[in-house]
Amino acid sequence: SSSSTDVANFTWTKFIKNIASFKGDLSSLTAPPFILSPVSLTEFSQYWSEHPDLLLAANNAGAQFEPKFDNVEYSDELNQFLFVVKWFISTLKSQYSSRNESMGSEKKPLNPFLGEVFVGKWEHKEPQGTTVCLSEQVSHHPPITAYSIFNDTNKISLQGYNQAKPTFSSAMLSVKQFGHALLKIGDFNEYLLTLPSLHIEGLIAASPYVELDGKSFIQGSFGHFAVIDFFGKGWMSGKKNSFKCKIYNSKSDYDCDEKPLFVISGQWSGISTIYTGDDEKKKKNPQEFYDASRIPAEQLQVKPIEEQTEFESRRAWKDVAAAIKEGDFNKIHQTKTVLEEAQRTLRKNEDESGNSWETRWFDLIPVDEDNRSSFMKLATLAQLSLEDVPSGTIAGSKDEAKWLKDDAFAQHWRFNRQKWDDEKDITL
Ligand SMILES: CCC(=O)OC[C@H](C)CC[C@H]1O[C@H]2C[C@H]3[C@@H]4CC=C5C[C@@H](O)CC[C@]5(C)[C@H]4CC[C@]3(C)[C@H]2[C@@H]1C
Repeated sequence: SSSSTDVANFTWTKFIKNIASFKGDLSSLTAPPFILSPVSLTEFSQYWSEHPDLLLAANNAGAQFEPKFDNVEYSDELNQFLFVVKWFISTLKSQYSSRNESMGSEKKPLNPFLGEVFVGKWEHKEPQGTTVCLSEQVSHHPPITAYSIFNDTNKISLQGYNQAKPTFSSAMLSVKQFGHALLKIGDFNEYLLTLPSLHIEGLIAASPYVELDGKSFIQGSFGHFAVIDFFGKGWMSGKKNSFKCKIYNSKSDYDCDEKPLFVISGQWSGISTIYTGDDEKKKKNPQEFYDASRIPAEQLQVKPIEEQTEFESRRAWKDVAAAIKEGDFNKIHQTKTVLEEAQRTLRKNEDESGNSWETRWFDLIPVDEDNRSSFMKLATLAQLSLEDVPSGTIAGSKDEAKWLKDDAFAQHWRFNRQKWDDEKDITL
């Protein structure tokens, strides 16, 4: 008699075969229950701040970044840039490996409905106040999640949006990310962070995990520029989740192949070391930069489901999540259908009454009217495309041309703080 693992393997192999040939929208594909996650993509915004202390550390003026190297001239801005790079590296394990830790493998997240929101907070010891996380599904076709994470006491705010575009070729699932993150520290300092591309390893073995590839850029408003190269097993270092980050005074120093101020390398899911550009060749005097497994991620606080509105993710998906946890295929299908039918009715009523869905806390703004952010200034400093192309695409490159549609004009999702301040229904 076939054991349950044989059945699972059979269904999995069949599933992999039909995603390999599947050309449509992956989220419409019914995957076997064991690969389904009970968590919706709107919850992924919290992964930007599961080490909130490192996010807040970027704004405690006067703190000297450790380790400190004698042969480096530290300006306050360079010092802050190092804190920002460390915070960014600390987000990656939560973003890209947390499901492997909590559920044994990467899973297929629930596909949020339009207007789905996820909110929570991290309470800190005095005087560091509270860090708020707001996440909203601002588009369903294509799926786009916008987020805002801010701490008014510490005067730090992160906003951004994400659209993941999976493509399948020769049994490899690769994902391009659209969107970017904008970090504002105090009243002046701003940073643009672009998103890496990724692919899914371990699909055939039915224990998938995310491996990052490509590059991420961090452009600071004082000019400092970081380029982070991601690579996995089988590449130079042979270890999975590897990266090399080079920090420069400016993008032009990077372009002219100047010596970097710092080189950071290792695993974003493990240990990384930092040394100065002078020591890069001899790898002399490496100091520990970050150890991703030393301090556990700090879960944000989410109010109980009974206090949530029907727009809030964990309440809206409660029955589907329970069916997924039971592994009950029919119940998953039936509870999902209830939610999808309700959404279809909403959309139909909107079409008939002629008023389309209003996003709650975010506005879609044409790039040339975007005076709420320094995106254009920072993207120009980093010579990155302003268009709606994969995150971090170089302006004017053939990659940009490949993704530009003729009628394209760049629009980006921006947080509207006034709309949150005026919010009546959703509470933290
Ligand atoms: C549809 C094919 C299928 O179900 O295969 C199941 C496998 C688990 C692989 C497909 C799914 O893998 C998931 C990984 C998800 C990304 C993980 C992290 C992030 C970072 C976050 O900041 C934004 C979202 C993003 C990019 C997730 C997007 C969706 C991904 C690729 C899921 C795949 C459907």
